[in-house]
Amino acid sequence: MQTSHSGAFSLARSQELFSEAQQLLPGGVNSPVRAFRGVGGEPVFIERANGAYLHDVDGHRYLDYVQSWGPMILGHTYPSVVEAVINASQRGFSFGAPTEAENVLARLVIESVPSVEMIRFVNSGTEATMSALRLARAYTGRDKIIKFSGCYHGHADMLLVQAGSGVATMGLPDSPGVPAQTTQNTLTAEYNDTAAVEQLFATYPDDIAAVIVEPIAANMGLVPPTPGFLESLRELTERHHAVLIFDEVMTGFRVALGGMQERAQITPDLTCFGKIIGGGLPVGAYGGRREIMSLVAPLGPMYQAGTLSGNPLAMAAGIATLTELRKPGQYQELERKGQVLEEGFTKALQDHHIQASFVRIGAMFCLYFNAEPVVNYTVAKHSDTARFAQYFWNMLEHGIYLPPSQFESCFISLALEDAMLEETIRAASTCLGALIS
Ligand SMILES: N[C@H](C=O)CCC(=O)O
Repeated sequence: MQTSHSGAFSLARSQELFSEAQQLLPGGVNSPVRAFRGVGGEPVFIERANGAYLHDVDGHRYLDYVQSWGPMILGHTYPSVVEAVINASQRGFSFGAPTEAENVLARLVIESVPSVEMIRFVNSGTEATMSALRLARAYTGRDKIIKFSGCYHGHADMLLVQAGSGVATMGLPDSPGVPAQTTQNTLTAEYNDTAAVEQLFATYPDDIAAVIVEPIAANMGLVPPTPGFLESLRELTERHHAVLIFDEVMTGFRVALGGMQERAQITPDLTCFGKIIGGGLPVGAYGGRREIMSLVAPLGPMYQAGTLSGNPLAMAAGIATLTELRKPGQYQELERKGQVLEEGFTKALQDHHIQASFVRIGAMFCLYFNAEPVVNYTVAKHSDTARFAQYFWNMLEHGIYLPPSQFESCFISLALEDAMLEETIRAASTCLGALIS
């Protein structure tokens, strides 16, 4: 239990609810990162949210930089999204049959992300990556895959190998319960290490079905690809007839309308989506080249299904969200907000002589308490998580809600007004200045 709360800042009701939750839910939560283990404390229970703010059950209001781990790019309860979901819910929650809304959302994604010629909606990012890998294996007739240490692609067995996010936060090597046979075809390389990937292809020239990568690694903090890294993955996969999968569950519609592939000008074969395309409702998707997607059942033999896939409420929220994001100037505005925060945090770090680095790409950022530039998981793991925890709790008391782990990314929403950004920078300066070394 963390101890840095001042007397005035009480989380008594959250603590009460967490005690009860621990009797009912493993660890008191339905996803490990919510338990605040990464900052040595107990979670804040949320009552409601609107715009840039979260409101907890003890009456505190926070500027939200978690945004439900990414989806809420417009801010919470955005009017056109709420209206779309209400309207859809009045027509029925789920039919297990096709709807026009699936065509509309599919078209919005396909028009925004040129590498996607066909798409299949599922219910989560985990389902998206799992299915994309099955498809890549079906397409190539090969079994092995390459993933990168510290990247997290959901919790499917074969991908819980040197995974980031909650696995990194809890310091787990991997997960018990995953049979060794399930991961024997999962090869790993260090992020940003082209030579390691070349070596794997040299060792298994005809066996690698796919390389799956977060084009910006956002589950070990925030690690941008070094220049040439993504290009080398494209070149190597092409040369070895393997499938290149971009996991854009976080970066899709976040760092540009066309995701990181638009920024990097790289065309993957398959892309995984989630988060923003569901506007805060459970959704995922995988899509890509028509030739590969044509293998998906019932068009082809690669089986993948889902009772709630393409759920009408999720489709409605996604359509309303993407419609807003496609309006001119939205990504420029996110970039401007990001720049304001970057300048403010950088100055605060300099003013207080703190050894930390502020990393940002578009509307994603991370403050690493690390003396070295973080380029991969090995370096990320050297970050000072105790300092991060102090900073986290101080920021919380100052009304700023950050991801409760050094190994997660912060998200900027369009709902953050200039005065709120200034408030965040003031809080950061105070909290960084108060850090005890
Ligand atoms: N980094 C994870 C997904 O994006 C955090 C969310 C979770 O695991 O619940």
